[in-house]
Amino acid sequence: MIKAMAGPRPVVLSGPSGAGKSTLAKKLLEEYKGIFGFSVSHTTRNPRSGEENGKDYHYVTREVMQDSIDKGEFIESAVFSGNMYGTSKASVQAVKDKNLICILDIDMQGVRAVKTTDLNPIYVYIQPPSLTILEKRLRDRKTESEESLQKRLEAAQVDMEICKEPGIFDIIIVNDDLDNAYAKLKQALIEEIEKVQKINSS
Ligand SMILES: Nc1nc2c(ncn2[C@@H]2O[C@H](COP(=O)(O)OP(=O)(O)O)[C@@H](O)[C@H]2O)c(=O)[nH]1
Ligand SMILES: Nc1ncnc2c1ncn2[C@@H]1O[C@H](COP(=O)(O)OP(=O)(O)O)[C@@H](O)[C@H]1O
Repeated sequence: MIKAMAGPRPVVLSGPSGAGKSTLAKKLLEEYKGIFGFSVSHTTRNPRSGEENGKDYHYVTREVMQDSIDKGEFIESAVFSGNMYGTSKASVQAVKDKNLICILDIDMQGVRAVKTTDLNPIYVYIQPPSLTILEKRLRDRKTESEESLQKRLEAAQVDMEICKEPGIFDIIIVNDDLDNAYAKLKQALIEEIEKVQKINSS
């Protein structure tokens, strides 16, 4: 019996808001064009300046999002800091169709939900050096209101405890120096990267 060839394993990036997940994901997508693809989530939060609909997120209303969830169009969805977020089946499929390594930037609820699926990703936790540094980075990013910032810091404290549970994450990367953290991330994904590079060159 001929088995369909399994595509590359996806990569889940999780960790507190402000830990550096999007920064690291962007570096991978930039350095490895044609190797990685981003799973564009849906969200009900407002776009930040510089964010693009369909690229960073699909920005939708609660009604539209709930309707899609009810129709079974999502792999997982969660409420984070008062907004809905979710990974649609179509978003992951679009990346898989191109034989790219799918990057999912999702919160801890998403991680738990993905664990019940057959996605079989590599689970990476991005850890800030400390809560104090996380707060500074979030403030310097200038994207959050004080209320939103406080909610994110509260969620961060919970996350940073949960991530210690054995078996949830394959690797925990402390994002102190960015270049260092990025090197560790690449190292963790090298097998999958080389798999795709081989397929592409054959
Ligand atoms: N479960 C789940 N979480 C998501 C999804 N998309 C984004 N998130 C998470 O939602 C949280 C907030 O994301 P965002 O509003 O972009 O803020 P940021 O992480 O501070 O840039 C982060 O922890 C993301 O990882 C998704 O599709 N599903
Ligand atoms: N290693 C680092 N050192 C200093 N600042 C960083 C580092 N990594 C990320 N940042 C900055 O911290 C902020 C949060 O990073 P971001 O990638 O938006 O986090 P996340 O996607 O996890 O919420 C951004 O302004 C980013 O430029």
